Amino acid sequence: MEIEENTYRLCFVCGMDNPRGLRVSYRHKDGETSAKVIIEDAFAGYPGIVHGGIVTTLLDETMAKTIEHLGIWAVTASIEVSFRCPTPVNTPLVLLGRRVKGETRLFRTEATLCLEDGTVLAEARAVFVKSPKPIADKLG
Ligand SMILES: CCCCCCCCCC(=O)SCCNC(=O)CCNC(=O)[C@H](O)C(C)(C)COP(=O)(O)OP(=O)(O)OC[C@H]1O[C@@H](n2cnc3c(N)ncnc32)[C@H](O)[C@@H]1OP(=O)(O)O
Repeated sequence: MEIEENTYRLCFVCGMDNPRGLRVSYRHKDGETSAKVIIEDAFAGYPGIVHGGIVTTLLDETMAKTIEHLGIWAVTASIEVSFRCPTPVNTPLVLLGRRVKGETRLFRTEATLCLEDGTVLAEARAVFVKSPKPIADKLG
């Protein structure tokens, strides 16, 4: 079954009301989180290549969404990113996230950014820590 996600409408990545944001729409299916995205050249670092900070942001968000979909509000405590290939601007990309391991407070996740043909552009691993305060209360 495919389920639509929760969102914070001003989130830089997923907020549909953020005029400066990336407006990524996520889906959750069979324990995985996914999204399709095209990053325009306003987010390049080197010519034609998406800035690594933006790639990291996309991977971070994808993992956060994976955790959030479980009803757990958590923040990124640590993140490690491997940039395998330059990420092209103005090109369809695929984000995939999954929870690797979760205990009561710490959650380990992984995410990948690929081309539509499956070529891996970047991979991330992160540790999320459950928020002591209910983040959801602050969402508009
Ligand atoms: C619907 C809308 C969805 C929108 C999604 C948006 C997603 C955005 C995702 C993000 O980018 S969140 C923003 C970036 N992250 C932060 O701002 C987090 C800032 N850091 C903190 O708030 C605190 O440092 C943190 C909550 C992560 C930990 O503070 P604590 O005071 O709870 O730490 P504590 O020392 O008690 O450690 C608790 C556990 O976490 C572990 N831990 C803490 N920092 C860690 C770290 N950096 N790496 C790995 N583990 C860590 C620590 O070892 C320990 O494990 P154990 O319980 O097993 O002992």
